[in-house]
Amino acid sequence: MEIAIIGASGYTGGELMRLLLHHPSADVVAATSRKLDGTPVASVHPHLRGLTDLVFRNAGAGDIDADFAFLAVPHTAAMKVAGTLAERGIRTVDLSADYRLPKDVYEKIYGVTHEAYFEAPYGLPELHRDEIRGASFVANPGCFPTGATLAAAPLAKFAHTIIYDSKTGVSGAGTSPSATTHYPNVGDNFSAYKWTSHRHLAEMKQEAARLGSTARCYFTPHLLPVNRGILTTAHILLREPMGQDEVEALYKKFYADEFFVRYQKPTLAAVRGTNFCDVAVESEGDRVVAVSAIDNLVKGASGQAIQNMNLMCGFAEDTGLRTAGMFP
Ligand SMILES: NC(=O)C1=CN([C@@H]2O[C@H](COP(=O)(O)OP(=O)(O)OC[C@H]3O[C@@H](n4cnc5c(N)ncnc54)[C@H](OP(=O)(O)O)[C@@H]3O)[C@@H](O)[C@H]2O)C=CC1
Ligand SMILES: CC(=O)N[C@@H](CCC(=O)OP(=O)(O)O)C(=O)O
Repeated sequence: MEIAIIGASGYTGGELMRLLLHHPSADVVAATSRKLDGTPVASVHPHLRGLTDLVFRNAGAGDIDADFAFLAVPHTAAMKVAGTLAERGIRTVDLSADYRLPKDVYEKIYGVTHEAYFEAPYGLPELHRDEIRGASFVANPGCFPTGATLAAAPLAKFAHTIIYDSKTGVSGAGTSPSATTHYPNVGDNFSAYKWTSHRHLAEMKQEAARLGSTARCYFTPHLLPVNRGILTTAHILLREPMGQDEVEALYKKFYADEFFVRYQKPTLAAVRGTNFCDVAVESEGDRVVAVSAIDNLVKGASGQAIQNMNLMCGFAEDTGLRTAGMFP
């Protein structure tokens, strides 16, 4: 299957290229960038040197010949090309936020008018596999909502309140430098940001509601001095207390058939570079602490996008994604 990566010079674009090298049915034939037309991909992604001869092209959606596309561009850029790809019959996973929420919610949270709205399955396979399978366009979830939702999902419908406290690596901010991501401000430092107003809270609320939960949801992200990974501590306040054995059994049963969710003490190192989400829980009765770890660029973005592609195209869901982490 011929693949185009639109926005291939960014972190998630590079990660798509790295992971797709291991996919037996995928051949990346186009890598776009507006600024790097004619530049070898390996000059921006040096870890791919010797593994790809592709050259970036400044190509629009109308110029791309491929069976499948990944949109690895910022929100609002994706909506400008999604319709053209669909008209041309190119199945697509959108890594941006443009199709994750209902139109009115999206416009309120992102403060923009959606120019080309249509409904798309929310690409969290562990919860929405049936809608994703065979779909022609899928909205890949945000990185924080992936780790947070998988941490709370088994207990969400028993909760009256869920507080998500997440710590992320800096690559979540993309390749464009800013004062926040400048090394002296991040290295040997730790801080909270968007304490009560991060836009990913809307996705977390949406997914909790789809799980039958009426819980109030809160979210505060923090910036870690690491490149990759998100560790989420979900404080799940229950309507009725549940003991450790019951809660642990519930999680193990909920994820029993999920290859990419492992029940073990979560650490960033064990999931780095992988599509795994590690999760574990501890109960103190009316509060359960559920912790999850993902790699924001893999299960939080490009790996999950390939997991979705596999479902959309009828490949085994783990094709090209059976990568181990690096520990220590
Ligand atoms: N980083 C992460 O952990 C995660 C990112 N995402 C989402 O995935 C998408 C890509 O993220 P990431 O790779 O980190 O971003 P980067 O900023 O690293 O890369 C963005 C890419 O899009 C291109 N681009 C930028 N602006 C435009 C535009 N207006 N029109 C077309 N192309 C554009 C850039 O190349 P050029 O400017 O040369 O065209 C570049 O290739 C974003 O929507 C992001 O929110 C989702 C989950 C996690
Ligand atoms: C460290 C950092 O800045 N992380 C980003 C992650 C968001 C992201 O990538 O998400 P979308 O796909 O929804 O834009 C942030 O907090 O905004």
